[in-house]
Amino acid sequence: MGSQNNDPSVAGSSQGEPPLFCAPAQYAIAIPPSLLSSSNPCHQSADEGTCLFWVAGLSRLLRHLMHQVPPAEKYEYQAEVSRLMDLIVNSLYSNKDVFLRELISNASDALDKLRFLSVTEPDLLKDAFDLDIRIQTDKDNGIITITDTGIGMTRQELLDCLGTIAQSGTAKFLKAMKESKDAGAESNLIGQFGVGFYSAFLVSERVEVSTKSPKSDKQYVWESEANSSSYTIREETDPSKLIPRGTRLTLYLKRDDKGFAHPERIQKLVQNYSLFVSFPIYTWQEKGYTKEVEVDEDPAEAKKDDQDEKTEKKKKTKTVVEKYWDWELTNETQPIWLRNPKEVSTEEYNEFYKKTFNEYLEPLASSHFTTEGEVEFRSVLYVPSIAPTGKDDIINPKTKNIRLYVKRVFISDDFDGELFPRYLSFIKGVVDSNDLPLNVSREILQESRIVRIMRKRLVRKAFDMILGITMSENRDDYARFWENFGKHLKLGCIEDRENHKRIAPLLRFFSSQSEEDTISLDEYVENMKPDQKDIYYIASDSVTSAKNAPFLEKLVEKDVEVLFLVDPIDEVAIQNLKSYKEKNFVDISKEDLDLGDKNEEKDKEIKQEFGQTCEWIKKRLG
Ligand SMILES: Nc1ncnc2c1ncn2[C@@H]1O[C@H](COP(=O)(O)OP(=O)(O)OP(=O)(O)O)[C@@H](O)[C@H]1O
Repeated sequence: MGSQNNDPSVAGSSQGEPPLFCAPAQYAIAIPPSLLSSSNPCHQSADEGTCLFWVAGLSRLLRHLMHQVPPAEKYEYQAEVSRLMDLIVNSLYSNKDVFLRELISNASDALDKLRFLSVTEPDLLKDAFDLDIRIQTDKDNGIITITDTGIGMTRQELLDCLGTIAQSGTAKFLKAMKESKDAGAESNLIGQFGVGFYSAFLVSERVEVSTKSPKSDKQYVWESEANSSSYTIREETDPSKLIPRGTRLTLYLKRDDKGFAHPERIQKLVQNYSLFVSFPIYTWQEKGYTKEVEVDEDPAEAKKDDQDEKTEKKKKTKTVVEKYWDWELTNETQPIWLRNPKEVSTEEYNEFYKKTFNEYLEPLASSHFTTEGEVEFRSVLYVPSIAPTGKDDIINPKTKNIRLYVKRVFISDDFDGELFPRYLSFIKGVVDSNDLPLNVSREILQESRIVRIMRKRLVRKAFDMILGITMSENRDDYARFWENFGKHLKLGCIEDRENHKRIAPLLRFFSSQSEEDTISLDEYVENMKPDQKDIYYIASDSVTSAKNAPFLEKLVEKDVEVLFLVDPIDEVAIQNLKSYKEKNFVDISKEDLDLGDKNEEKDKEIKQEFGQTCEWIKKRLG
């Protein structure tokens, strides 16, 4: 920042005092040296405060006169941004609350980015050590300010981020809105994508973003109005508004939305939508404490008291409440995975899931565990209740479903491929390790023995969690799981030989004796005939065509159950499993199928031969 003083405590104007060095250094020369010299009469005689106020005012005037305040530059929004803003404002008006969640989430991302970069560049923290989010409200004027000490934005980043739509959640939202024909789908879409920064215009007529990146010497202000096709960017030159690092958003609320600027309302919204944000969120709240004050007594009353009691006179007091304003911590700063599982309710796990992964449906199951010993880590895993839409998801391991933390520092959500096999990529969760280095990279993860152990344990826990769903009181839960993620498990049969024993009991198939509901392999084995050695199956493209397969008749006659493999991946999966509980899988369409009939015929032949031999002996013996 050169010689410019950025410390707001020095600027001091928030208390209504004129700042001591209110002009940035480049303007200081505009003040005649005589005014600042010790011979200046102000310094010698006048009250110092008045003098400084005068100097500050003069410097501002001079700046103005000399046209040194950098002008605001005007830019047009990219066409998609204007469209998106229209869409947001017009379709989400009944769900305006989300604006705060979105802006807090951006602030939290900015803090995450800074914390991550500071691992290798600790100097980034030097301007402000506290990583937090502060929300202040001015209910009389309908203004909300949200300040974070995150990574901030340079001038170029302001242009790139708040005027164009990059490949962000916002872009995905726009696409989904376009595709959505369902009139009520918008509120669900918000849950899925988040609508980001532009949701500020749901409640604001004007938005100001003042931001300072550690990469830049200067602080910049982005400003725009609702329904405008343009925005401006200028340099922040008001010393009272300088921040050491990060971003301050000022929302000038629309007339009908000024109610959002009530401190209690903001507090409720934070607790409702952003309780589990991993940085402290402070809100500016009115507080009170009680104190005893002396009261002036009524003289008549005092005289009476004097007569009644000859004892020593005590002064009367009353209790009053003294009001003051202060920051109040409003969210839960202890990450859920560090808490004792016995003390976390299912509702809290579900809330954490919805907030962290932008989901609107509750998960089907969750698992919270800590592993100790050789490798230490904590994790909360979830099975979502629906599969992501999109055809490629089954083969796409890059789902950003696993958030990796090292010693509570968020590292990345890009490493799910390293922590889970791709067929389990639908599992969501957080993993926090104490044993990995903070600057962990993909290469380190791929070669790390610790990660290999973590991966094994995570997979095991994921299977335990899925097994838990099969035991759920609600039978529909597993049916729902199977419908959404059955394919993934079948892929596991092909790709993960080591876990066949865990996958196989979770598989489900239709059969010749269960055409409506799927059965498990355990149910099949229980239903096997006493002399049946193998598990029979037939592959077909539907239950109907499997039922009519020519080979089936013989087995149906004998009341032997046959699995119907009706999904193209089924047969390959079964062939990879080879057997279940020491019973081989046998395809009934194969020519050499031995149903045990061959033995029966042989038995008959032997009996016949034996009978004939007996006859012959009888005859010979007479
Ligand atoms: N408080 C902030 N500090 C630093 N950068 C920010 C802040 N708020 C927004 N940004 C920048 O502006 C970009 C656009 O924000 P926006 O909320 O529209 O999309 P997003 O955060 O990328 O996606 P989404 O909010 O849907 O996850 C962000 O990616 C980020 O680079």
